[in-house]
Amino acid sequence: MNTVLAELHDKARAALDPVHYDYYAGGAGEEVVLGENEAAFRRLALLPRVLRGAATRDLGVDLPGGHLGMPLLVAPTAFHRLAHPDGELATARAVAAAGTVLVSGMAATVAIGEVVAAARAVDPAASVWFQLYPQTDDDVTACLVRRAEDAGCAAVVVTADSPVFGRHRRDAEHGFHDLPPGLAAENMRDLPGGPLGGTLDIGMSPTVSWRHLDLLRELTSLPLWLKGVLHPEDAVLAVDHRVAGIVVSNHGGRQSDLAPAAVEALPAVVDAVEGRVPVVLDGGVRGGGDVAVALALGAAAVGVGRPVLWGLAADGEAGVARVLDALRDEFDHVLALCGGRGLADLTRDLVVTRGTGVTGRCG
Ligand SMILES: Cc1cc2nc3c(=O)[nH]c(=O)nc-3n(C[C@H](O)[C@H](O)[C@H](O)COP(=O)(O)O)c2cc1C
Ligand SMILES: CC(C)CC(=O)C(=O)O
Repeated sequence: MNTVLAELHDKARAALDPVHYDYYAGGAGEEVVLGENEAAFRRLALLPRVLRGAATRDLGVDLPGGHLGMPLLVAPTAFHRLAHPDGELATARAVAAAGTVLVSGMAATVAIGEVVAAARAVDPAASVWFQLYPQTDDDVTACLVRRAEDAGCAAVVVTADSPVFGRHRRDAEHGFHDLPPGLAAENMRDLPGGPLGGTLDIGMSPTVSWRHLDLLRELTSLPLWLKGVLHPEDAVLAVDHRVAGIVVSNHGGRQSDLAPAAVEALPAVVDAVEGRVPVVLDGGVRGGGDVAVALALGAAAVGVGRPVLWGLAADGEAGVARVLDALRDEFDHVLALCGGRGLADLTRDLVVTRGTGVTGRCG
């Protein structure tokens, strides 16, 4: 792990209520996938190219929904006010200052309108995306989409990997089911039909299907990203259903504990979509080298979840800023060491599976 991220993780662990630390850190089942997301990156290496110097490297990438100053965005994570009193406001400010995108969760502890306003106060051109769990009741889905649009979000990220909530042993052992008094999922207030389900499995629907994606396509003209895709055939279906982008993700190991590591699922999805839409990877990214490997395997960018929570818990807005700065700096350094003059120089032939010498594959 990047040393700044490791320092902030330790600081966050010391600062957080252990119950909330375990909610953030934990995974589903025996936490096999949680460990594999990071371990799979350690099994991959990058062959450097030589004598391809460049004084500086352009790290920017354009995606449907915004320009990223580096190929890294902040993945949606719930309940930032468990980490810091400023919650998503602090995250939004740091992410906007870093020139990248925050995907703000439906289960945020600050309403989406305030999150977007906080980002725009730092940078009027800042893009914030809204993450959505499609709902059983279409009126509720429509209401949430309208809230995202009214707030000024630039894209909607539809999470598809959570028909039911993963079983988290750490939360069960602590008896953690609800937010502490004074905190709430602010986007979920006053929805048609009244409050939805429990706090931790907020509004997940076991009936979600491709129909819901078609409905979303009709409800909004914002770019739609589909998050939680691992099977290449689902990636093709997603393109057929007119998504603007795909997020290869196993939800940070919090849903099926039988899923492969996210980076191991990435190449087949990239191949299946054949460049028709961009593919973002999240899960286990803990350093600039991981960003480089994911891009070499065909990701347009990566998403980062827990490290941002550690930065927030350790030091609020400044902590999130340090996480993003450290990842950008390390990624740029790795790119230079690999002979990369820009993102396009990260190609699949550079990727080697450690111990095999086989290039262009992973896993
Ligand atoms: C505490 C926590 C809460 C999360 N909440 C959400 C959520 O509300 N919606 C969602 O789509 N993904 C959620 N995720 C998954 C992240 O978007 C992302 O897929 C994952 O954190 C990436 O893995 P990483 O933490 O190893 O970077 C959550 C992850 C964590 C750790
Ligand atoms: C509120 C939860 C549904 C957030 C989530 O997706 C998670 O904790 O993994």
